[in-house]
Amino acid sequence: MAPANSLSAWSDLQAHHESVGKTIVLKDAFKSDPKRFDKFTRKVTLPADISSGSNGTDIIFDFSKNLITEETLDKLVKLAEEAGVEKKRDAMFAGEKINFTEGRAVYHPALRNVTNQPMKVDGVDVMNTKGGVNEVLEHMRVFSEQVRSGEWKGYTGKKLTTIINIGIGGSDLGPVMVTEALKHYGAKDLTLHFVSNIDGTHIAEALADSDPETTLFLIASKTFTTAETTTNANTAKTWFLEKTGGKGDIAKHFVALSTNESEVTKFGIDPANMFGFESWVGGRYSVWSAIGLSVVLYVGFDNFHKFLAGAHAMDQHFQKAPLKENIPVIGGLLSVWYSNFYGAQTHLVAPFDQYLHRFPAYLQQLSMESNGKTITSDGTPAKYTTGPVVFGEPCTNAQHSFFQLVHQGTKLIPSDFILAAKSHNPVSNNLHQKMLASNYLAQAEALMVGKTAEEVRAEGNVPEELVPHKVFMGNRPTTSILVGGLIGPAELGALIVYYEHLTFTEGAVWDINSFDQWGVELGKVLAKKILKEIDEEGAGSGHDSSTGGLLGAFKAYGGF
Ligand SMILES: O=P(O)(O)OC[C@H]1O[C@H](O)[C@H](O)[C@@H](O)[C@@H]1O
Repeated sequence: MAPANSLSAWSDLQAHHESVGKTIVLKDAFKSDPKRFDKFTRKVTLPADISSGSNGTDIIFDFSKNLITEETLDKLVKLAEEAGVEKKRDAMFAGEKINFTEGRAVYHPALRNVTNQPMKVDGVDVMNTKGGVNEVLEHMRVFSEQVRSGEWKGYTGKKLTTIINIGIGGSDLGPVMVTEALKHYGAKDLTLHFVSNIDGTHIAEALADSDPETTLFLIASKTFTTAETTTNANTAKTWFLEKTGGKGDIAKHFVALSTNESEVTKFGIDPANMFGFESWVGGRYSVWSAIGLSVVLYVGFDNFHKFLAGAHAMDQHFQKAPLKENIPVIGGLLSVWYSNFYGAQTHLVAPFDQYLHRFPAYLQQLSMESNGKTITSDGTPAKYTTGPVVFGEPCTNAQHSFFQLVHQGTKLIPSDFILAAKSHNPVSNNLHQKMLASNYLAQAEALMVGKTAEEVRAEGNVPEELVPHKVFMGNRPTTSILVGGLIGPAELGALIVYYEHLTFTEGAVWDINSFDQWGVELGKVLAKKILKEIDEEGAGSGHDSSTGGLLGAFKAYGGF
């Protein structure tokens, strides 16, 4: 594919940005077009049998508070066409090796293919082959039901009531985020810990809270070679064997979620207690795979299945909807519009939902590990900016911390606000929910309409020298996502997949490989070398004076 800036739609958008984009005033656009909301709002509906609402759940994506006209959207769609977004999407769903730097298919949609469409990689039916998607799912169902019912017992015959998932990156962020998001559905008699950091505090605190007789360890690692995970897993194993005086049965207390059977076996886990998946599942897309076992244990298999089904519904929308109606495509194109034509460097995602408090952290890996790339498909550097810095926190908290900059700072920060119409906790007769919703609506409105100097003065009693400080420029774009009911497993699945395919669309336009992550390697290699040097005499070799100086100081102060 060609670099994005060589496409004719790109130059067309540049001209369009000069003539229209730069001058669009959103509040005026709403005044002059009463149908603007309808024109730029898109909806998916999750069917009743999977959704949390008895009549199905609508999820509304209101793109109308973005700096676009109908012409802009047409031109962005043209860009997607010229960049081959549909072709690339179809290649992904056909199991082609679109992860071209690793020679792999990108096939995580198969993991949530609950309608059993034929899906093949290298001619192999990945759904029904031995060890394939359906077989692993069935293993997850049986195992989770045994653990949840107490039929699966620890080495002294007790029910397992503590689950410690040891994993990092995609083997941690998805399970953490989803179990938090679906806490309402979680088994109340289960305690979950997620240990990811190599900082010994993380595993030590989890173990301090746990009883070896009732603890189940899930060692979650696609490669089973990640230093943090293998080190934490070994520490857990040593703790378990010490605490049980060597009587503890690893087979009853340790399972592996991985693609690497030989490393799993070397660690001492019986392959019968391994839940596998394939190399075509990228780490950041793996919560749908065996890596999601902690989710299944916590919320139960039926809920996990709904989670997959909600994701599948969004996959189908992405596959079938024409580009102009295609919700993740529009989201991705807007990101391109702001990044490449307005110079925006960031993207804020603020869920107005406490259960979604880890959603922005999850999206950081999804987006930034996928599209934090410079090199395009022909091996040359992109001459345009690529993946934005994604950040966020739940609201209303974020409003009381960094929203100052979003409202009055010098940077353009395209923002997504997410709200569910219904709360799982309608306490105080829904007072909290109404206040939450009023903030969700008010923030997007305030960012758009702003406040002029005249309006500040009209409030009265404002000293003239304070007027400029109280002005809000407004015209700051937001996308409002409204879940027309509760956020249950299916709704959550659909929301995640919206962002997955938004990220896909961005990468497809930018002509980069969204599916490798070479950028995490260099630091890993250097850390290995330095780890050795900590145990050797001196302050290492071949380092710059800063690294060498700090290494020496660390050894001296730390007594190493
Ligand atoms: O699941 P693992 O093989 O242990 O990998 C865990 C994580 O570490 C790596 O460094 C990658 O950057 C991530 O994409 C991956 O999710």
